[in-house]
Amino acid sequence: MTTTVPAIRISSVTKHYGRLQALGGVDLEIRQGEFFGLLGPNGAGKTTLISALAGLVRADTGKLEVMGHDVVSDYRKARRNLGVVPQELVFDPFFTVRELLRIQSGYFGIRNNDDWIDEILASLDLTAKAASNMRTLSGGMKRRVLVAQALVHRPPVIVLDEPTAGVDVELRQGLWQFVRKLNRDGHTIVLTTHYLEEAETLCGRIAMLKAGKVVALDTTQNLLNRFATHTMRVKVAHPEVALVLGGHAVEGGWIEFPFDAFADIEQLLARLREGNAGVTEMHLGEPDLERVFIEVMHRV
Ligand SMILES: Nc1ncnc2c1ncn2[C@@H]1O[C@H](COP(=O)(O)OP(=O)(O)OP(=O)(O)O)[C@@H](O)[C@H]1O
Repeated sequence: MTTTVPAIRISSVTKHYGRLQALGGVDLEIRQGEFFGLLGPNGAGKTTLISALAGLVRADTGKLEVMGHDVVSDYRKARRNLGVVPQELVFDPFFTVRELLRIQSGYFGIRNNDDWIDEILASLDLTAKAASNMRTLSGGMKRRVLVAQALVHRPPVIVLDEPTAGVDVELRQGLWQFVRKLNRDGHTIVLTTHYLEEAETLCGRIAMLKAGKVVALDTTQNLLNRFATHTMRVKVAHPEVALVLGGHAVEGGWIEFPFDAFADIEQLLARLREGNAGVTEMHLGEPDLERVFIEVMHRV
């Protein structure tokens, strides 16, 4: 059996800003080729963890590795293997898009990178803007340039910190198509986002952070199965009957019943019939990641 190094290995990482504990002992291993989601409420420590991986902040204790390279003692190789799309749009406004990408290539000692730069620009629908000054681009275009910048050195591991914040729907779809293709081509993708629907469709595995600690870590499917309950919603002629049976009123005149197993629905419907509730409409709801997230954050 061959063992491959994990794309990312994070062991017992802590980080304080003054007295504030931003990371409280994080352990995480992300395999090569994964599409991994790092979720958490504002201030949970996601950006701090990404910054530590990129060598932008130094962890107090613990160890971080990218493709087997320690981010402190083997910084150059670790950084070379990592492409980070940061959350904040910070650019030198005087450069054109192409100049910026050439300069970024230079940071990694790569010359004559224009073929690859052209390919990235085309994939991100930025070809027409190659000669435009950064300051003339819209917010969404700037965000695409950030993605391009993270890819100039062809890193096997790509971390995107809320890449779709402030991006319109069409562009978001385009961006995800591109990131999915990168993943299919073998790149490891780590994504933080507050759009849980996106995380649910894209990520195979998810870690949830709360106050600097990993509070849930599993495949997306297992999280959906384990934490979230299904729901049955009914509209009835006699709501009082449904309410007595444990339903609760939700928007639109629906009464909602949570249930764990589908066998429970039969019983529930039988009891509604016995009580002459008069069901006029019914709707079954699948568990979604937003419910899981809320449940996890409240439980721990
Ligand atoms: N440079 C800094 N100096 C002081 N405190 C900081 C600094 N950077 C982050 N923090 C604090 O560390 C904690 C974790 O912040 P971090 O930005 O990592 O969270 P996050 O999960 O990325 O949040 P968001 O979803 O809002 O981006 C927060 O309480 C934040 O205020």
